[in-house]
Amino acid sequence: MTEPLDIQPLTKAAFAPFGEVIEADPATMRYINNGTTERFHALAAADVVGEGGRVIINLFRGQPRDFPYQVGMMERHPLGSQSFSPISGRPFLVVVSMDEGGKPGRPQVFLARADQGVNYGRNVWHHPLMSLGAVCDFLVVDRDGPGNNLEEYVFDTPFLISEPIS
Ligand SMILES: NC(=O)N[C@@H](O)C(=O)O
Ligand code: NI
Repeated sequence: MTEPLDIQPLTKAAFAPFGEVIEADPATMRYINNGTTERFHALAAADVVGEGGRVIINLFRGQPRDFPYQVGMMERHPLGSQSFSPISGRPFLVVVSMDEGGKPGRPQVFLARADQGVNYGRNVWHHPLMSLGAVCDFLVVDRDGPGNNLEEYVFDTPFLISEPIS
């Protein structure tokens, strides 16, 4: 029996245990370029460890997920953080779990607006990219380099996400 998961709006406070929300937070804004540009400063930081690791910037083109969707697995990157910033003008789903003795706990599902991104902290359990409604592009900042930077966990019983938006 798959357990249904609720979906909550993505907010900085709710997401804090998992990482940062990348959004135009007025508290971070400073004017630059002679007042012609608003800089929303240091919303998140890339965290890369391990010999030879480096921060890279990628483009992910995600196929839309079909719903209802079964969350059967989670993953994490022990050597680096990973951020996703949508650039196709659509919302997306963010699915994360607290670590419980080396395994992901019950997933929490957030609906990210089209103007919100996330930075998963290093070694934070998350589900791979979940685009909604159309093929969507994301700017992704994460780690390249030697070492195993992917740990996956398959749930004994999957969790269910019903239709996220009308
Ligand atoms: N595999 C890969 O680069 N992507 C995943 O890490 C993901 O979180 O989507
Ligand atoms: Ni990942």
